Amino acid sequence: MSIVVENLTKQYGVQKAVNNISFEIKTGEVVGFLGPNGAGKSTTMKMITCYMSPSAGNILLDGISVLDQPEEVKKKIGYLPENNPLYTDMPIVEYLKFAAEIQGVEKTLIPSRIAEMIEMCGLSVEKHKKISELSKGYRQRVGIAQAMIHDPEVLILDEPTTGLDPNQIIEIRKLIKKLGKEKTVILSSHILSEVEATCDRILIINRGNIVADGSSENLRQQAQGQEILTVCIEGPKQEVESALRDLASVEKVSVLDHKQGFLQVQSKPDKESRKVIFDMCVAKNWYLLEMTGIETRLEDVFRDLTN
Ligand SMILES: Nc1ncnc2c1ncn2[C@@H]1O[C@H](COP(=O)(O)OP(=O)(O)OP(=O)(O)O)[C@@H](O)[C@H]1O
Repeated sequence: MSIVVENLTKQYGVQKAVNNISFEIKTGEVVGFLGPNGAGKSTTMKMITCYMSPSAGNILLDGISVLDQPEEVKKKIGYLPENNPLYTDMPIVEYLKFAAEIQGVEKTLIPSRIAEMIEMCGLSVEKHKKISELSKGYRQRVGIAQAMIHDPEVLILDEPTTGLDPNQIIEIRKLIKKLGKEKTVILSSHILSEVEATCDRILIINRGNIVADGSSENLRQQAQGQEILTVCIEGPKQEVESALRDLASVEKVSVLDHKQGFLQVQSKPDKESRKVIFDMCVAKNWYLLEMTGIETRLEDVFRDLTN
């Protein structure tokens, strides 16, 4: 199921929480909304799920508009809201039955849907318990199970791992990955490793605007601009340095560690130097002991874009 967001805006009083954003999500993509607190992630999700109406713009799910047919859209979406509101007095099975009825699941299918959700979300061991007796990680699983009970094509998860311990985070990530094989998934987080671990594509949102869109690899590359390499070549030091400087693709050579012979080589914009450095060493009969690229960290990209 594709999602098309067209010039979406949400205004709270004078504040534009979401500012004229447009993007498309294809069937089967797992997309992460990444942004600092207050960026507009939850507001965007609430508009996609028809929980809130846009001030301007439109959202289409396989061509169905949230403005014209919100009830149709809701049937196709499963939603885990930010604070995962659950009826804590209810036992898990009762709660899932209630969620299924609300979502209009056909009565005869409800028991089998509940059984499937309990199995899929790893709730079997705890299924006899009341929600109030569950750990936070298991409550989150119940939240995901209720979001999936009507077998929606799109799953929207607002900060699904917030407040969980590291083991629970890994479990929930595994579950999201599993669900992502069949569904279109959008999840939000302000934690970079979170979206990197689970999503094929990342939309970075800042102050209501989309400031970057791509895979983590793409975003790194876009930010990288110029290739920077660390090299260590066994050969006459001065000669090695000046030979590197003479390479057409090289902009700058600096000494990192004189004793060990580590140098930093910065290529000119859009140029690559790895192969020519290798060829140079072969031609000069020098040993290339090390050559590694300096990875732009996604944290740096995120900080640059949202600061
Ligand atoms: N109901 C509301 N009324 C007024 N302002 C609101 C309302 N909901 C959100 N906002 C404001 O809109 C902006 C975006 O909020 P939103 O909750 O969408 O951000 P977010 O990216 O989900 O943040 P967080 O990561 O902290 O959950 C914030 O400045 C917030 O204070």
